[in-house]
Amino acid sequence: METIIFATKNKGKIKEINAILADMDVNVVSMEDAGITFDVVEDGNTFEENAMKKAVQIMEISKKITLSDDSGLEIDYMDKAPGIYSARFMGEETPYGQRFEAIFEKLSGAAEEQRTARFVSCIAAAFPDGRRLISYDTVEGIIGWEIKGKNGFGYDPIFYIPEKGKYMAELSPEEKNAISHRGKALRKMKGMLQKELVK
Ligand SMILES: O=P(O)(O)OP(=O)(O)OP(=O)(O)OC[C@H]1O[C@@H](n2cnc3c(O)ncnc32)[C@H](O)[C@@H]1O
Ligand SMILES: [Mg+2]
Repeated sequence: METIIFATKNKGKIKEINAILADMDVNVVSMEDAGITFDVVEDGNTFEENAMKKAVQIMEISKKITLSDDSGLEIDYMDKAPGIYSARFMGEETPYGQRFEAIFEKLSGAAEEQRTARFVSCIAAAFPDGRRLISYDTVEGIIGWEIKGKNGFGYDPIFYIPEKGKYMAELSPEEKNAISHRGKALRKMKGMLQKELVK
């Protein structure tokens, strides 16, 4: 069975990715489990550039097909910040609670229709033989007015999804994967990968 490395150090992503790829006929291994600790410098200007850089650099170390995810939260009222800088917004070590308060403060004058936001996920695949794949998807929502829910990770507790009447962090893992940026982008990638793996 083909081993595929997933180039991420984010435990929240790993859980979601394992669930989404569980039905694939491949052995998905995290970077940590593959013994790779290399830090990819995320200096691209887009989610696509950063995702491809992570996949290619870890593929070069592992010599195996490598997948990666570069993702983030775009808040329209903040000119799409934090965007590609979501992990580092206000500093990588800054607790999310502090980041939420700062975002609420920045949006304090924003009415509901001005609070639109989206999570973005870009999934890249790099094969040792040079093949490259990329997929991108989003989930739309609004920045809420309170911190709600215990599930998920990152900015999930302030991301309200009107269609669900819930914050992202209130969704079960299955519900989140069904609608999320990462769920959608990764299912597209799964389809593309399955075609490549039989070549
Ligand atoms: O680079 P890797 O090792 O994969 O892990 P990371 O956490 O640094 O990942 P990114 O560079 O892609 O930054 C994505 C950030 O965007 C946020 N984010 C992405 N997906 C999210 C989700 O599903 N729910 C909440 N926040 C999310 C969260 O702050 C992440 O740390
Ligand atoms: Mg990162």
